[in-house]
Amino acid sequence: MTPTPRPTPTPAAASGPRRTPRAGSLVISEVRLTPILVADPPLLNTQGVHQPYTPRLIIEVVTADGVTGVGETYGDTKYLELAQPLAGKLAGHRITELNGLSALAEEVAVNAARVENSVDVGGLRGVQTADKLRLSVVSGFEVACLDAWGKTAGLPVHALLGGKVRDRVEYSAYLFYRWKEHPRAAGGQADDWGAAADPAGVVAQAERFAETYGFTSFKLKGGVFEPDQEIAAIRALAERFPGRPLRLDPNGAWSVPTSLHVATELRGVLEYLEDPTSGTARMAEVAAEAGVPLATNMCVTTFGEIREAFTKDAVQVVLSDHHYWGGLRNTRELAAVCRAFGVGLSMHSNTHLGISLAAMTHVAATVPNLDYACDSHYPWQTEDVITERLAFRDGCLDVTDTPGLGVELDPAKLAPLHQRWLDDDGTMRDRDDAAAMRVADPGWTTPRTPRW
Ligand SMILES: O=C([O-])C(=O)C[C@H](O)[C@@H](O)C(=O)[O-]
Ligand SMILES: [Mg+2]
Repeated sequence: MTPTPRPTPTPAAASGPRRTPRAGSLVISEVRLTPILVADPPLLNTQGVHQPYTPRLIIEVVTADGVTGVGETYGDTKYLELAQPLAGKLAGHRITELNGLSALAEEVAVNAARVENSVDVGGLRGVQTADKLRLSVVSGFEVACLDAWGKTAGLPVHALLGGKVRDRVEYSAYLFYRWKEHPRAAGGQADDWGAAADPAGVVAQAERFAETYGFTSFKLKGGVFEPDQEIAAIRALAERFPGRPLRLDPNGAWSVPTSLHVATELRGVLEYLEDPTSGTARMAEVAAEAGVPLATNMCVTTFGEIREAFTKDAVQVVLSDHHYWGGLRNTRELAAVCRAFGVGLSMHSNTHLGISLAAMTHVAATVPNLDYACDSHYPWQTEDVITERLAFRDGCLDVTDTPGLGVELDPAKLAPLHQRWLDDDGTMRDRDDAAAMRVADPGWTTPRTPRW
């Protein structure tokens, strides 16, 4: 992997013109950005395998009154390059001026080479654009401001979004084919999950998820093995967990005929088939014949992509993700558009920590038409930066009424993860699942699409 230019490595104080804060004010006096590397198991997807450590960015906004709000977003270099100048513009900004965050982000130039003709993580996050990069960065700042605002006002974040419509948010088990451990040359930390490379391994993983967390719906990350092997894994899950909602997501790895083959085989078994093929046109072709609802977090990831996808009836469910969509309030706007078009809403997840999980839960609690259990990678993330990990009960998280997000940053947990980022030679600072795969298989190249 080519080493990338390093951003300022230490937590950065906001700089730039300051307005004079007044007592009891909601004015931001300082912003701290802390890039970290978080342990990630060897989870497989169609691009390759997760790196032993994955980058995240922790954002703290501090008001003139000394109230600190926390947010979290992607931590790859291109996100840091945008977050740093944006942080510099925030001194004197009020934490309630959430709409103004996007305008400030637009003042920050995006390095075109980072986004032109590019897809993110080999396409797992859809097509990359400067706007999308900005939205992902803004999302972390928006959450931090909402947390600080909630703490100042004595209100939970869901109240600032209009109030919760449910007390618990349901999550699904996110099953992955995986290796027992990362190759020795890659480093990383072993866990006790063991390998999962066939239907029996997938079922065993699902059983542990069900027993430990109480999840009752299951999603398998596909696009790893021949489609028929993945069909067999879903059938094995259906047999072990009769009547439970099941999803399969190959991240766009299949052609239209292969997608239709899988849909036909799993009709009546799957709750939805997620991104079987890539691009709205191909999704529309599959949707017309599949007889299974199609979901996406790849071809509808921005407001600009909605019109074509919805008018072509290419997707029946959108997986929202407040990082992609620019924050919690934009997630609610997406929900309103989906409601208007009769399109279902679910929630996508990536390698996030407890701050983002709390944010997801607050917004999910406010959306009346969140029709499906949300995805979460959280059980795979054994490290966190908050004082107390969030705990799933019966597959759900309780919606807290504690002011702000209801989580507390633990500096003692943050510091070693930041030190790991500082010590890294650049190998892990940008997530690259194909590069991680090449450690085990030097001949591996990013698979062409469609792969099957
Ligand atoms: O639902 C999805 O498409 C994802 O969660 C994308 C992720 O990047 C997932 O594939 C992963 O982390 O391997
Ligand atoms: Mg997906």
